[in-house]
Amino acid sequence: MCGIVGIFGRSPVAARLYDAMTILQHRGQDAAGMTTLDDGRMRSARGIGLVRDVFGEQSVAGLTGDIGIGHVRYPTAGCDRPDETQPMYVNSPCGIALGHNGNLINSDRLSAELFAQDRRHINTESDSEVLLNCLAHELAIQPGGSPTPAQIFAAVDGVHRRCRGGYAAVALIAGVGLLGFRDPHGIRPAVLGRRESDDGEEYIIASESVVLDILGFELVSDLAPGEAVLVDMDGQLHRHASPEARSHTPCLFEYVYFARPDSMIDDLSVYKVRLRMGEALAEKILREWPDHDIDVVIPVPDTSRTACLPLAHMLGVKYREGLMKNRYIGRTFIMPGQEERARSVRRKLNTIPLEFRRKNVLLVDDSIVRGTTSRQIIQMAREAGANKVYLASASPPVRYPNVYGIDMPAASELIAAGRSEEEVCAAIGADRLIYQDLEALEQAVRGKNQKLDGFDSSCFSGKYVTGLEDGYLEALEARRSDAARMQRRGQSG
Ligand SMILES: O=P(O)(O)OC[C@H]1O[C@H](OP(=O)(O)OP(=O)(O)O)[C@H](O)[C@@H]1O
Ligand SMILES: NC(=O)CC[C@H](N)C(=O)O
Ligand SMILES: [Mg+2]
Repeated sequence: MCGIVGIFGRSPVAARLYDAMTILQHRGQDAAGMTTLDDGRMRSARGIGLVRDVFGEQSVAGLTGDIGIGHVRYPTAGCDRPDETQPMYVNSPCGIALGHNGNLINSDRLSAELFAQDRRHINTESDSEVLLNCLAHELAIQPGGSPTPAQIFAAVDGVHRRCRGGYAAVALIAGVGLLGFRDPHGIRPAVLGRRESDDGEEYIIASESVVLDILGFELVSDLAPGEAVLVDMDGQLHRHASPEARSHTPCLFEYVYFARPDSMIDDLSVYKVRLRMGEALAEKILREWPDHDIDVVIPVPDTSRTACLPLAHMLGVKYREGLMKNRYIGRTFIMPGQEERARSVRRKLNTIPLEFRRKNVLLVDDSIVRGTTSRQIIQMAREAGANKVYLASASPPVRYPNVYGIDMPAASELIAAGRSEEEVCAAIGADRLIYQDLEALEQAVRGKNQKLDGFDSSCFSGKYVTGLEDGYLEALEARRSDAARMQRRGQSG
């Protein structure tokens, strides 16, 4: 899940883009990049690592201009080489830099088509390069010179017709302005914000509203499914509702894990959603296990803490922070290889033994994906002297790959794939395991919101809102499983 941001400012934007990218760091820890536009020239800096590692004072100072875009990357396609970092750039039909969050499911076919029909050369395996070239081609076929807002929007509609998958994108177009657009199902999030400065209105497009709060922008709205917004070089805002829009089905996993709790996505507070997830899980425990013997409820930091609090309260059991997190270790789930993920859990989390000793402990996590975290913390709880160790997950079993921007490409790596709940319980070594039901999760996320058509729940349900070609998942697994990646790495020396 990457993070994207674009700012149309009335003063230099690089420092603000830098701040925005650090605010979005939880969405991608592998690479970061920024492109600004100054007097018709694009200036760009990109690199591997966290925002603070990639950018120093000097590199930020070199990115001059009042308009720019930024990206933090968590790869879901291609590899983690520097040439696949974003924003990516093309110079025809005009200078375009693009930052993309999501994943295309037809990028192989499109890449071949772009080469054979449209004479565009795709240089990497990144689907984002395909998205960028598709946009460039759709712009190139618009008649006349510098494109009008209507032509830009026609080009985005063309992108929607050709690209399948999840995508929220920001693009900087030389001589035109700042463009943002969201896929026809609104799978990946994007918000628009505005701010009044002494020199006129400024605009921002970002993955999460928390960026707007911190940078002092007011939230105008989410981008609707398929919607495109353009801030032209004069600072005029243009919005376009696309005829290509489909059902509005945002990604459930954003609410479960990815997004920051202080963000709003599609009019829903992620924080409130997580509180409701905890309540729903408590209801299930009380319903199915009324005579439970839980002595203490402990969240697995960080993400599950919000859901854990109301859960403990409703069970009438003490909430204790028995696991401490090293704040300098990033999110383990989005780390690139299984070895690093497994090593990092132990480095990241440590027990406070007095909260475990001789107690029946209920550990609460937001999700169990590969089982890397749960296996280790259950073991740690036992070593800390726990009597019984139970685990509750605020989301249902993750049994299917994600293809829209979350790097879980191989069913064989998911601990719940092909396993019953009892088998997962045994595999992670818990004394009892309680999963949230999918219906309860969807209800908790939706709350009173009547506007959404549903959710992309594919990793829980195996239903993909865009549909998938036969053989897609098998090919994805063969290409992107940990084993396949290790083998490639070995071959490349
Ligand atoms: O079953 P797994 O494959 O281990 O994945 C699930 C775990 O990974 C995530 O935590 P992460 O450490 O990434 O981030 P957090 O600190 O935000 O909870 C998530 O919150 C679960 O704890
Ligand atoms: N997680 C994402 O949004 C990834 C974006 C894009 N597919 C990449 O791999 O760079
Ligand atoms: Mg976690």
